[in-house]
Amino acid sequence: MFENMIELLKSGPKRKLVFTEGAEPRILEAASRLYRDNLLTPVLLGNPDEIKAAAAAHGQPIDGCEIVDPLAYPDIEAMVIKMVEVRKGKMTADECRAALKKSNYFGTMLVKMGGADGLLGGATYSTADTVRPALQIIKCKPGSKIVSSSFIMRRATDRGEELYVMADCAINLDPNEDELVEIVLETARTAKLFGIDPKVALLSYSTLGSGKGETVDKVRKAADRLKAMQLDFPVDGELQFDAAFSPVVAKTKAPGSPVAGQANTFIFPNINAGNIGYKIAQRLGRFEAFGPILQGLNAPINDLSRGCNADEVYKMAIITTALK
Ligand SMILES: CC(C)(COP(=O)(O)OP(=O)(O)OC[C@H]1O[C@@H](n2cnc3c(N)ncnc32)[C@H](O)[C@@H]1OP(=O)(O)O)[C@@H](O)C(=O)NCCC(=O)NCCS
Ligand SMILES: CC(=O)OP(=O)(O)O
Repeated sequence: MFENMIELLKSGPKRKLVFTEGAEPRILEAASRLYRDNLLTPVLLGNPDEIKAAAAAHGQPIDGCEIVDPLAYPDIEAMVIKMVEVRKGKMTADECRAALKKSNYFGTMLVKMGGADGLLGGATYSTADTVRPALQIIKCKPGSKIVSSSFIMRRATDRGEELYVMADCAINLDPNEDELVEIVLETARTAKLFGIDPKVALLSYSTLGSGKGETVDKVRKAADRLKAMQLDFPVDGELQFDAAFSPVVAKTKAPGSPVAGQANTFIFPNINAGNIGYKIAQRLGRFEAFGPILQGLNAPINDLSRGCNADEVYKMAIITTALK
C-alpha cells in the first residue's frame, strides 16, 4: 500500500512536513526515521532545547530535522498580518498573535504561507484542536462545501491484505443528506488514491426499508441521490453492516443489491457510529487504522489519534506528504 508513495517521496524534491508536537517521543522517533529513509524533511515545532533534550533522552538522532520555535519566530508579524487577512474580520491582530503562540495555529499558518508543504498533528492535541485551525485558515478546496475524513483499515491475512475505507469517523458530528452525499464522493476518491475500487455502503440500523426512523430516511435519501448520479462506482443504502459485508446475509436482506455482501467502503450515518465503529475494528478486529485522512481541505493537513504509536505517525506522515 505504501510502495508507490515511498517511491514518489524518494524520487522527488524533499517536501517539508510540520509536526505540531515536536518534543513528543513518538513524533521524534517517526521524524528521525522519515529523515533517515530520505522521505521528507520534518519540521519540528517547539522549544529547541526541549526538543533536543527529548530526542537525546529517547536516543533519536534529529540532525536532519528543522526545529522552529513559534515563540521566537522572526517573521511572526508578517504571519499575524496574513492571518488577520485570512480570518476576514473574525479575529483581531491581538487574537491572531495570541493564537500563533500555539503550535497548532502556528504550524497551520506556516503551511498557508508556503513555509511547509503539509502538517501532521494530534498525538497530544485533540482532533478538534488540530482540525479547527485548518478549517479556519486553509479552508475547503474549490468545489467542496465541507471537510470530512476517512480511515484506511488494513489487516494482513493468509490470503494477502484486507483493505477497507470507513468515513466519516472524525469530523462531522451528524451530517445531513447533502453532507452524506459529499462524504461518499470524497471517500470514493480517497479509496481510489489507495488503489481500492470503491463499493460504497451507506450504513444504518435498517436494510432497504426494514426499519423506520428519521436517520434511516436521511441515509436512504442520500443513497437514492447517489444512485441517480452517473458514478463510476456502485453505491447502495441504507444497509446494515452485516448486509453490506456478508454475502450470506446479503442474499436474505438485500438480494440484487450491487453492493450488499461485497462493500469495501463504509459510510456511517454519524460520528458516534463512525468513531466507535472504526475503533472496534482496530482494537477487536486487529486492523491497522490510517487516519483520519482529511478530505476536501485545500492543503494536506492530517490528524492523528492520541492513541497512535510511532509507526502509525511514520505512515500517516508518508500519506500526508505523498497526497499533497
Ligand atoms: C471539526 C470541529 C472541531 C469544528 O467545530 P468548531 O470549531 O466548533 O466549529 P465552528 O462551527 O466554530 O466553526 C469553525 C470554523 O470551521 C468551519 N467548519 C466547521 N466545520 C466544518 C466542516 N466540517 N467543514 C468545513 N468547515 C467547517 C466553520 O465554517 C468555521 O469557519 P469560519 O470561522 O471561517 O467561519 C467539530 O466539528 C468537532 O469537534 N468535530 C468532532 C471532532 C472529534 O472530536 N472527533 C472525534 C475524535 S477523531
Ligand atoms: C480519530 C480519533 O478518534 O482521535 P482521538 O483518539 O485522538 O480522539
